[in-house]
Amino acid sequence: MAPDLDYNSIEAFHQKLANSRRILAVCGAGLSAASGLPTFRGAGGLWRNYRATDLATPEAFDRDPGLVWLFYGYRRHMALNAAPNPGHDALAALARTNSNFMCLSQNVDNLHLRANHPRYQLRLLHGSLFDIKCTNTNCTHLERNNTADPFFPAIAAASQDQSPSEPGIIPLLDPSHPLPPITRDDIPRCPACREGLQRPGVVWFGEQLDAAMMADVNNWISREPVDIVLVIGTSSIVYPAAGIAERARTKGTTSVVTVNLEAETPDLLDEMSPGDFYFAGDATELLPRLLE
Ligand SMILES: CC(C)NC(=O)[C@H](Cc1c[nH]c2ccccc12)NC(=O)[C@H](CCCC/N=C(/NCCC(=O)O)S[C@H]1O[C@H](COP(=O)(O)OP(=O)(O)OC[C@H]2O[C@@H](n3cnc4c(N)ncnc43)[C@H](O)[C@@H]2O)[C@@H](O)[C@H]1O)NC(=O)OCc1ccccc1
Ligand SMILES: [Zn+2]
Repeated sequence: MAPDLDYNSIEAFHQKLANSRRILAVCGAGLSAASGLPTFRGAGGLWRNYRATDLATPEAFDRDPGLVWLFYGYRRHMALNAAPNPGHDALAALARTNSNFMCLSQNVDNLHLRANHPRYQLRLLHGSLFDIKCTNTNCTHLERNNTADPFFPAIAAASQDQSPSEPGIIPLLDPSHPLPPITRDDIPRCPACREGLQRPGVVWFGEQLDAAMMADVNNWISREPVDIVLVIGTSSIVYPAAGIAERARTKGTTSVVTVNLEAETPDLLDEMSPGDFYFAGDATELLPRLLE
């Protein structure tokens, strides 16, 4: 199928927006790119010489919890030193003016909440770097820690700005430099069960998303047709998040609106339907204009 001729017209989109009530957004790493946070597929998706997706697994944590904590300690440090951008602000403003707007995010960087996005109109599908949970699957202990950087002393190297000029800095991202040795005993035990190790409160590959949250999302999509689904700064490769827009379409959505830095290709246009939009560019610039 093919989209309408005005598939990239902001005026046409504003007309659609004016006649729409229920709006859903699905956000990815591209939304936080302008805040200085690397995307998963940007820069080859590598952290040091590891694929980020290889470190974001329970198996990797079992194998080397110190390495995985250095990876998450680094991302906590980066996120703590980043700030929400006008893209986050535009989504938060839409939520404050439209109670029928639900924002789903794959991002674990806490920038939506720091943009004062109303909590009840936000679902963090993959958890947060600032939630801490326990490796003991029978233990439900969950704590919020928005501040500690480093989260524990042994990963202090992850909390140093990686400017090579600084004396004594361990260039964490440079694989030619050995990492500081971190043993299991260096990692905090869970204060509740005293058995498990504390781990980042994110959803790793191979782990289920929160069932209650997904039921809530599916109910929100199914109970009444969603007029517009915004797909923002995501490569739509990771499931179940990547399947949400099409699921909404089967439930009556008439307009899927993609905002992505990558220009639309003929294949992409082929996959679009009449009523869909595609806006190629930086989400930070486009979202304030689209949602004004
Ligand atoms: C790789 C993929 C094929 N694998 C999966 O999807 C797997 C397995 C799977 C399940 N169902 C399937 C069906 C088919 C195939 C595979 C599966 N899914 C799971 O394991 C999920 C759990 C998935 C969650 C994993 N955790 C993350 N994050 C948290 C941790 C952490 O962050 O460390 S995923 C993580 O990667 C994803 C990265 O994607 P994006 O955010 O889109 O980022 P990316 O870099 O890829 O793209 C950025 C985009 O932005 C654009 N862009 C860049 N700059 C800008 C800019 N400035 N403006 C606008 N756009 C911009 C770029 O052009 C680009 O398009 C995000 O979801 C992010 O949260 N669990 C699960 O399904 O449990 C049950 C189960 C288990 C096993 C088997 C069956 C069922
Ligand atoms: Zn525990």
